[in-house]
Amino acid sequence: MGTFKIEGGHQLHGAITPQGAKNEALQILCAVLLTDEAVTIHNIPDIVDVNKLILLLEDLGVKIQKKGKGSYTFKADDVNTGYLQSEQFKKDGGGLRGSIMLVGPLLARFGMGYIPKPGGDKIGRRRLDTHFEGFVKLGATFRYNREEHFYGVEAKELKGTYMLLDEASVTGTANILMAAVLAKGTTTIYNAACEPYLQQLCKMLNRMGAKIQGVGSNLLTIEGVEKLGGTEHTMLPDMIEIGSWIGLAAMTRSELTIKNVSWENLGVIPSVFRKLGITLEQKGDDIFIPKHEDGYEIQNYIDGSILTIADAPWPGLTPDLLSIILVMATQARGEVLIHQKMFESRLFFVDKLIDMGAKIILCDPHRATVIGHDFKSQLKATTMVSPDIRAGISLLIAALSAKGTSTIHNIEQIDRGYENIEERLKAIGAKIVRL
Ligand SMILES: CC(=O)N[C@H]1[C@@H](OP(=O)(O)OP(=O)(O)OC[C@H]2O[C@@H](n3ccc(=O)[nH]c3=O)[C@H](O)[C@@H]2O)O[C@H](CO)[C@@H](O)[C@@H]1O
Ligand SMILES: C=C(OP(=O)(O)O)C(=O)O
Repeated sequence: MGTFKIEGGHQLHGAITPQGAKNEALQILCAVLLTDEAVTIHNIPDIVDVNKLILLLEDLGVKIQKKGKGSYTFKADDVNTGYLQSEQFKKDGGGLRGSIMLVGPLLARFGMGYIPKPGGDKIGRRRLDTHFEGFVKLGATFRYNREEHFYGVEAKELKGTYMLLDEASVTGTANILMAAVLAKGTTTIYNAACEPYLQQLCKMLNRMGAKIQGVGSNLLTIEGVEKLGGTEHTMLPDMIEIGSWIGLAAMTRSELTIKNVSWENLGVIPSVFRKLGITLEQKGDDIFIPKHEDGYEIQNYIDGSILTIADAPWPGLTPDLLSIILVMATQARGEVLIHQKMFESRLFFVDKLIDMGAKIILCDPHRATVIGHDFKSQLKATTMVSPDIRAGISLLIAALSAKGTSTIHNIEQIDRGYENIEERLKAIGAKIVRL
């Protein structure tokens, strides 16, 4: 179990550049299986989950060439589908949540897709029904081995159809979409998720020869094509990292520039932070956050009632930023209700923040009320274990703002999604060591 030691209470200063988006990378990498031609991808983050997926592609026989930092060419012209039935795959295939999106492309191109129960954050129930219901609608047969937790779909031919997803699942939409692009006829996916991750995937698939309409909306129409070709693709900056660095700047009252954020793809994120009293200035494509010497004040609603920050499917606020927002609120002026609608085990990490002196009431597994200290009282350093990726980064931010030296164990959770984090934080003045 890896550990960070963090000496808190120091102001940071300078510029930080967000990595390529983790959740986009996981979709885009799976899409390379849809063609036997070369696909070159840039701005791939060097993080544990993405590297695990690249290894899985390699094990499947995909030829991979590193072109430079974050740039790789993939060629899936000799895929070894036998690997999917191997004990090795049953072990490694579930190492991350994103591997579930291997199924759609494999099904479309080779008539079969298998996957062990995928990993990812342990943040509550994370079902896969939407994915498999979609494949069955396209004509696949489905089987599930309950003992081995092994899922499988097979189809000689996929046929386009209309489907209304039971939930706007991000990975589910990507998975079904990647199957539908090679299906016969037209597929309509209603209640599709439409995060920038998915918009990027649609754009990439269209460049490969797919015919997808409705990109960016919750109604996708896909006219199946016989074959897809190669392309080149560049990942957007990671919006969750961007939100994390905003939270970091606020909590440590630091002046920070976040470089090349792709403002037009941030949706409501900037306005949510502004509601929490954070000043964000747009400078070209950078976000400039001035020092919040006088703290930051949470806005109330027009009628004076307490602000609620809740997640919602895109274009609502991504649930992946709520833990970070919660931590930030512990030092705000005012109160806020954080409502994590989606995952039922994601707020339990607040216990640690309470130990550190934060004023939080966990109302139920989905809701926490935070009463900010307005920097009149500093959080106290402590020892903690990172339960999931976003709680991990939130605890790290809390530790960087706290008085004294904190220890965070199980930092592998943070490494799943944040590239070379301690070096990047050290470069802006953080006192952090990996033990
Ligand atoms: C590898 C990957 O891409 N993981 C992301 C993906 O997981 P993943 O694709 O596993 O999660 P799903 O999108 O399937 O989420 C399940 C359900 O929660 C609903 N829902 C979603 C967002 C929301 O704010 N409120 C809500 O209730 C969705 O509509 C869906 O019904 O999407 C999640 C939701 O954005 C993110 O937390 C994960 O980081
Ligand atoms: C929940 C997340 O990731 P995953 O779906 O990969 O577990 C996340 O990135 O916050």
